[in-house]
Amino acid sequence: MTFAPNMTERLARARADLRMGVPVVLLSEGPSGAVVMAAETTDTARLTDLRQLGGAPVLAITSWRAETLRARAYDGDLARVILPADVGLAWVRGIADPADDLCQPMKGPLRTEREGDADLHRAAIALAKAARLLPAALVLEVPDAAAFAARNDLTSLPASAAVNTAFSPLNEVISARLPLEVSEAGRLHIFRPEDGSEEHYAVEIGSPDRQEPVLSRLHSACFTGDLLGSLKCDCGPQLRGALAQMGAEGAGVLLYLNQEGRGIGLANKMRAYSLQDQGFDTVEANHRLGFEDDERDFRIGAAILQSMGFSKVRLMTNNPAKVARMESCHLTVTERVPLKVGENRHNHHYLATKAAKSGHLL
Ligand SMILES: Nc1nc2c(ncn2[C@@H]2O[C@H](COP(=O)(O)OP(=O)(O)OP(=O)(O)O)[C@@H](O)[C@H]2O)c(=O)[nH]1
Ligand SMILES: [Zn+2]
Repeated sequence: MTFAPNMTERLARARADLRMGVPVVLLSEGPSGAVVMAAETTDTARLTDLRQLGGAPVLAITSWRAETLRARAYDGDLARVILPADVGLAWVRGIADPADDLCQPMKGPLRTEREGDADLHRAAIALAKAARLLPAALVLEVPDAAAFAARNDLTSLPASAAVNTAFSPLNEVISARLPLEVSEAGRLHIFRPEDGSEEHYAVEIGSPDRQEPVLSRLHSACFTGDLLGSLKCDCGPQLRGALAQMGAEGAGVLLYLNQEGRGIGLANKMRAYSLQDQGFDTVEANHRLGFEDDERDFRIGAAILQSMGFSKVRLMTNNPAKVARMESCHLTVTERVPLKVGENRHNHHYLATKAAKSGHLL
């Protein structure tokens, strides 16, 4: 039946469901599977419903979060925290969200599962991350999972589809002339991924020769820095500095990638900022939330440049990892063009941390 959603479309539905607090069902090989609810968005009524199904619900968290909570992560990259019988939603949120870690340090001792495999739990965390929620999910295994999903009108999909997400192709929707302060010869291109995730933009300045290395910048969205003039980072000055240089040279491409907060989303970035106010640095804050320090997918940038006809770039960045990622995507980086602007007393420590921990060049 061609009207039925394919796997990619089901995945997009599952992300939307989790964001609204609607459970989804992940299927393993065979009849079993699990009901999954994002810790951040579930409510008391659904938690009660989950408990009434019987069995032993667990709260899946990443090993980063487990480390902070002193919980044993027997599954390597994640831990399955056993839900005590007498706890409610506040407990679940407290495990998922580090906001109150310092004022309420006694969250444990937490017991974690070591028997059985964690494939469903890994998929649940991947889905929560893809939904830009805290990476923590309630997981309850149920025997006839597909039937359970059908009975309750829940989105279901194989767990493997949530983990091994193939790179989604992007298509250009439209481009239009956009005169800019830095160059009247501006053009904005809109790219839409086929998997229903955020659109990304390319600002083309002038008419760059497709046979020559193009001056380019892969800029990750930073609402606070780009729009509000936040002094906590260097994003705004980098954005404007890159465009200014492209305008001065008469050609270039700036990709504006909607990977806010290094791919964790704006709400989680603000959680990270709140932790930074408690004394943690930018990398530690991501880890305490349960994220890697950088969750971006740079294949998106490479794919957009390639679809625009570019194969060689002069990349404006201080981040050597970006250069390596572009080259692994078969884009030749002929030159790394430093972009050192916007240092101030508020972001000095942030920039120093990126240099020390993420390999950024000062
Ligand atoms: N999670 C998190 N994201 C941040 C923080 N500060 C800025 N960001 C995000 O980081 C991204 C910019 O990344 P940067 O590391 O500054 O730059 P980069 O792109 O890796 O390297 P450059 O090309 O040299 O700028 C944007 O998506 C910002 O929203 C923070 O403290 N925590
Ligand atoms: Zn920023």
